[in-house]
Amino acid sequence: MSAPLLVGERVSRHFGGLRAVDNVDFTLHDGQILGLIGPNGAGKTTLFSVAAGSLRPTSGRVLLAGTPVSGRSAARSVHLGICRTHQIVRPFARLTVLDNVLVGLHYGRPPGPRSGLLRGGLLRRDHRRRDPRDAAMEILDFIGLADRATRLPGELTLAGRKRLEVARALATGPRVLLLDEVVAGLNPVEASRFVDLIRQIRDRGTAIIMIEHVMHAVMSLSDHIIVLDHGRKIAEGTPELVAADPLVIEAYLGRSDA
Ligand SMILES: Nc1ncnc2c1ncn2[C@@H]1O[C@H](COP(=O)(O)OP(=O)(O)OP(=O)(O)O)[C@@H](O)[C@H]1O
Repeated sequence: MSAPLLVGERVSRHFGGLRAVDNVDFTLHDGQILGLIGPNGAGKTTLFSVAAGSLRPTSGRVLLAGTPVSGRSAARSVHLGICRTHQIVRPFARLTVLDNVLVGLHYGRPPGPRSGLLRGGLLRRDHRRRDPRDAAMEILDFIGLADRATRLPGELTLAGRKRLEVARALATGPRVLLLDEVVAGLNPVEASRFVDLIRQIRDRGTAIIMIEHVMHAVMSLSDHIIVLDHGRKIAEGTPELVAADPLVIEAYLGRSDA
């Protein structure tokens, strides 16, 4: 297998006495989807924030293609090629859908041959030499929002706002996309379309880590799953292996003798 793309080495993040993330290792390879699951309060979002550069680890580090990325800033991580979405979507409410994507293009990773979008063929030409609006429209077309380009985010459905959140992140040209509960809250038809979309993003060259409470989505998409509970990694492996692990079942359902 190729050299790992993103590696977490003994990552811990404490809040006072609370070990929100406790000594967690993880590895993401190019072309992979890594699922991050666990009960409420397990530490998933905290680990995401450390990986995205917005939260400094108490100890340990995160490396992107061998370069340490943790503990600096989210803006630096975006420039290096890690971008996250948020569980509560955060578009610029007064900008159109198109302008929201343009912001991502403007502040994102400088385009180059290793950019996920470029490698995957979504932005076929170097968008520095193109009208950025064409590049933004190409992303909106891919994400399924081209016909909403001139609308405001508030006019979109929840599924539309979640697509916009992903479009904004994709516009930054990430090598690693961190998806925080993008399927949760969608109806079954929308959820199944979103699963297809996530698979297409991966197939076009962007590796993904996803936090997801919708089990069928994370189980069908992930190549590898990590399970957190009380900040610690309690299991990892293929979806089948993890789903059958007694520790995982206990973490979700409580002890059978309780
Ligand atoms: N900024 C903070 N200050 C203090 N405690 C925090 C902070 N952020 C998270 N925590 C605590 O850290 C623990 C892990 O929280 P985190 O949000 O990472 O869990 P999670 O697995 O993402 O949960 P959920 O599935 O409910 O979103 C929780 O006990 C939470 O209350």
